[in-house]
Amino acid sequence: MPFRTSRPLRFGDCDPSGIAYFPSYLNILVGVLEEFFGDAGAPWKDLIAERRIGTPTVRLDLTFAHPGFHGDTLDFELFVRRIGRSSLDLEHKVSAAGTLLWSARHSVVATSLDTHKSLAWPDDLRAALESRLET
Ligand SMILES: CC(C)(COP(=O)(O)OP(=O)(O)OC[C@H]1O[C@@H](n2cnc3c(N)ncnc32)[C@H](O)[C@@H]1OP(=O)(O)O)[C@@H](O)C(=O)NCCC(=O)NCCSC(=O)c1ccc(O)cc1
Repeated sequence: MPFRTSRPLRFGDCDPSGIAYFPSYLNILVGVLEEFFGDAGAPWKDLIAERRIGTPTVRLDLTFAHPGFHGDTLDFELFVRRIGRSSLDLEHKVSAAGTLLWSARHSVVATSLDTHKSLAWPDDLRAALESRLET
């Protein structure tokens, strides 16, 4: 089962004609990723401030299928596709009223916020991610 959540497409996310401005999608996507980690038992506030673990993006491959418009509700589906030593491959599907607007292949890496080098997913986080892995 993918992780699912929704976000409204606000006035400030769109151009003057009301079409979604794609850089805004990325900001919204980061919030969805943060919500996913919180749901997996690893709120970013704790991960960053207490455990000194970051999850920077190393790859983001976006495909846009249909425009989004001011007032749409964006329905996000986040699929865990692969868990590496320190990497995590995700797929996002974003729809409005049942129509796919855009999708993304997304890789993030667990890093030490002290050395800025990759680190193996801690056991608790790996277990939480594995429980969400799509087979
Ligand atoms: C993440 C890195 C430190 C990893 O470098 P290294 O420590 O030398 O490790 P490696 O090169 O061995 O790679 C580690 C893993 O990442 C994987 N990797 C590295 N690059 C890639 C790409 N481009 N695609 C897919 N996978 C990758 C690699 O295959 C390794 O996988 P595992 O086998 O699962 O461990 C380095 O690539 C880096 O700094 N990249 C820049 C990241 C960046 O600036 N992103 C831009 C946005 S910042 C951001 O999103 C963010 C910052 C802070 C936060 O708290 C949250 C988010």
